[in-house]
Amino acid sequence: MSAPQTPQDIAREAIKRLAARRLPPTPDNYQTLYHEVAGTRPLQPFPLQPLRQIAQALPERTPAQVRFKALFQKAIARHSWDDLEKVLTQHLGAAAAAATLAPPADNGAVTAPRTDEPAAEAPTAPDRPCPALPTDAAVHIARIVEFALPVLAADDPRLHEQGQELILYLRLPPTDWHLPTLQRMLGDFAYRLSFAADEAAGVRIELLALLRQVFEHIDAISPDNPWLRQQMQALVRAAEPPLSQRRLEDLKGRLKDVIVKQAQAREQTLQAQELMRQTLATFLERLAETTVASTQYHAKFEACAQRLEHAQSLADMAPVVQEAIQAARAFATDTQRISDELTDLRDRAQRAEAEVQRLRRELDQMADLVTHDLLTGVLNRKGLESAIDRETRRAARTGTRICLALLDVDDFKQLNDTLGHLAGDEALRHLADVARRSLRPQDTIGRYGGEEFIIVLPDTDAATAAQVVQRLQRDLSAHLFLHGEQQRLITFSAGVTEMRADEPVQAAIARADAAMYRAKRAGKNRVVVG
Ligand SMILES: Nc1nc2c(ncn2[C@@H]2O[C@H](COP(=O)(O)OP(=O)(O)OP(=O)(O)O)[C@@H](O)[C@H]2O)c(=O)[nH]1
Repeated sequence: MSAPQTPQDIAREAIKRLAARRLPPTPDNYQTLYHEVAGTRPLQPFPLQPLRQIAQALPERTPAQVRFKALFQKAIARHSWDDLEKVLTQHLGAAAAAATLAPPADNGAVTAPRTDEPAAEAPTAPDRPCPALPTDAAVHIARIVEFALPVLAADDPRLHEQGQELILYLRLPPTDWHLPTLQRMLGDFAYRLSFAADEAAGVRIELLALLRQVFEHIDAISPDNPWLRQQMQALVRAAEPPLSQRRLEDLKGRLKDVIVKQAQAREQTLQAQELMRQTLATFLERLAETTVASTQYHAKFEACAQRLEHAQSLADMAPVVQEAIQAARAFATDTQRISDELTDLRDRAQRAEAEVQRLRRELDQMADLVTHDLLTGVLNRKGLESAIDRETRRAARTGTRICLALLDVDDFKQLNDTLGHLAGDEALRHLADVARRSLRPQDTIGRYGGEEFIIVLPDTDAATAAQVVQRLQRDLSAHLFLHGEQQRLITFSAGVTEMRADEPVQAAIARADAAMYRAKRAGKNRVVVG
């Protein structure tokens, strides 16, 4: 028989041999026979159980030991010999380095590695000056620890305490330093700090995820409110990591918009509903009354007419006529009453309508609080004003430059005329979307009006600002605006200017505007620094 070639042949032959040798059909027996048939070497199974037992037995008395044990367990869980090798060599390397740094014991023998020992078991040899750490480095380390504490140790008193001790130690005169002690303190602090940093990063990610979930849910439950849906989708996008203070400020502004608009929509709906309910109810009531009354009077007049038909004399007719006149009077009075009530109802409806109008005007004023443009989702003029104000104050505080770029879409009128106003709106949205993706996280874009946008570029000189805007132009060329089947290149001309200290914002905008016009005159689709 020829040697089995395919994996199926090998498997079949392995099973035959299992049966022939009357071996129990366990995975191990099958695997051994498979390799025997194939002529391959059986892979050594990863000794999970014994390694887990070793991991269990590892000590956890010191932070370094805890960390080593965790990494060891992680490598086992991954079935990775490479990771195990790395963990062991790193750990043993660190221990050896600590052993060489540790001062000799009284009997002159080299002490055992100390990095794994708890603080209380630190070397007991007399302190000696620490020659290895330059004073400058110590100053910087102390400052780093000082900056890290409020951020990462706010919820961890032990970390805070360790940090303070470390700062105090680092600020001692260098002659008082003892390298192993300092190393131990730094190691302990770094170890605990790593947990605090992991925790803080985890909290941020979880919070953002939570926020996104809230936005997604609001989005899902407002299918009949396109504006709110649009805002919620923008919020979901804005809540994507990475998080920065600017992103949070943007989120806050957008949320405020949503809250204002929501209140607006709710109030107006409630008012309109109430008015409609009242009017409809009273109208139906009155309609029923008129119908009943006219039916009653109709029967009465019918009866009078019949009696008149059968009357033999004038004397017989007189009371019937009298009765008919009374009925007619009563009908007229009833009709008048109903008519008065309907007039009253109309007056009330007019008053309610006026109230709704007043409310709408009031809410329109409230809408001035809105900071984002409804069409494009970027900041509106008001939002831009506060963003520029915030960034100029930040620039003054940090002594950095700040640039403004004013963008005006080229030949927009022609685009509107050829594709229609709605397509023009879509084109503006497209530009805002591309800009959001193209700009740096610290840059802010807002719609200044019509087809004009302003970009605020903090901590940027004019040349760099021009490069940022030119990159946006390239990105727009790479992402053509799609209208149905048609692709259109949207271009803009831009003026860039650096804000001068203490100048009014309008002066900088006017300069950017003048530069933008120079760009238009020079042939459009270009950036001019002014
Ligand atoms: N679709 C749409 N059009 C707008 C909006 N705001 C302003 N426009 C139009 O934008 C056009 C701007 O036209 P112009 O100021 O003549 O400028 P242009 O055609 O872009 O020409 P250049 O600036 O010289 O390149 C006007 O027709 C406005 O009606 C908007 O929100 N949506």
